[in-house]
Amino acid sequence: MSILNLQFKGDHHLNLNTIAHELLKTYGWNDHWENAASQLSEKYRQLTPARVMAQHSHSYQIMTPDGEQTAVVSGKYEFQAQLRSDFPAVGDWVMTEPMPGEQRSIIHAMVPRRSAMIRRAAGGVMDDQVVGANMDYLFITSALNEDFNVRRIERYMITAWESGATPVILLTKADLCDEPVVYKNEVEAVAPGVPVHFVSALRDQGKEQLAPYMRPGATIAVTGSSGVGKSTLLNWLAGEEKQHTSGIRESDARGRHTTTHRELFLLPGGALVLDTPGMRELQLWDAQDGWEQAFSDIEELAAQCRYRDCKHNGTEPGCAVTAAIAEGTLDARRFSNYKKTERELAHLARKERATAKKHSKQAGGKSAGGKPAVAKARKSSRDYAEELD
Ligand SMILES: Nc1nc2c(ncn2[C@@H]2O[C@H](COP(=O)(O)OP(=O)(O)OP(=O)(O)O)[C@@H](O)[C@H]2O)c(=O)[nH]1
Ligand SMILES: [Zn+2]
Repeated sequence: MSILNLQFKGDHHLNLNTIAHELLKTYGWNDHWENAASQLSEKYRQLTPARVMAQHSHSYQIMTPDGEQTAVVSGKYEFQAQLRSDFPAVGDWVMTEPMPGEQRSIIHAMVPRRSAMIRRAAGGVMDDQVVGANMDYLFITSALNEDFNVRRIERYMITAWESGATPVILLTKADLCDEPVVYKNEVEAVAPGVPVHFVSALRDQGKEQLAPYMRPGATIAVTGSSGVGKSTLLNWLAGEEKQHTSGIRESDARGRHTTTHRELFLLPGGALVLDTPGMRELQLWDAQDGWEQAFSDIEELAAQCRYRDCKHNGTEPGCAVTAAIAEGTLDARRFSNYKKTERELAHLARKERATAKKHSKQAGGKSAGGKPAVAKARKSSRDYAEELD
């Protein structure tokens, strides 16, 4: 074990102003995480915090106060994990124990996530996969060319709201478009309150608008369809050719150069980019996936509530949803995401009805069509809109 290790093991959680913590801070450690870690049970909060940099099939790459290490979860962790999503994912903060004399650590606990991008598995909640955790911002990219599709942006929005990360819409390849403002208006209509920015990596335009999100220690993820320019955008933001497929050269705590596979990158300006394959190919709200499908577990529970118009707010008698949360079979956070999505959809539905009304006045009552999944989700959200009106 190194001197550094001895020195920091045990007291780092008491003293934030150590060199060790500077390294963790670089990777996003802050008061929130300090506080969250301090609320873990006694045996876990004593341990060394670290951030998951990459996930392999049987191990993790983590950033510890002492530099980068390989890690595995403890036998107890593995035994207690019930869902695939209970295991650490890229971006997670974990509490670890260094193995004496080795560049390896054991992960004993996970600090509760602030946000998580989840890929719903066909097999149900057991197999749901976390493709990225603890992102502060999700950049939703769409190119300003013939691929532009506002419905797709809308589906990404639902995904973003569900994740807990703050969505930011980037309209890429702005150089290919003569009238970007038209598109911006269209996007703003389906994403109320969400910032929309034009960027052109090719012309080096729009970078300054992204500065507020790219602050040191902030974690961003980029999603969007294939070919919208995500890699180009990341290289542009990094200001250099980022070799993220082959790993990057970076000094570890001992000044050595290491080349490792990374899925969480530090940009020269201090922001972190979370770039995993799952994040890139996020297509949760395409065709066959609908809102009810994503939350089918909750829909099924709701169908068992005593009252058909049950709001599941914890006070109604015979509420199956409240009971499931109390029993622990339904995650309270998942339910709150459901409510959030429901509100967002209700908002979209109200907007759509207002637009439809306007259109029907103009064009004699023909409503605009949508892809099946969106139409389906809308149908249920319309009911909620009715309730809320
Ligand atoms: N005109 C124009 N073309 C761009 C711009 N940014 C990227 N492109 C081009 O768009 C194509 C796709 O860019 P990528 O960065 O590979 O797209 P991607 O989203 O990473 O694609 P995947 O790797 O499939 O997810 C390339 O030919 C880029 O040169 C831009 O700002 N303007
Ligand atoms: Zn209920």
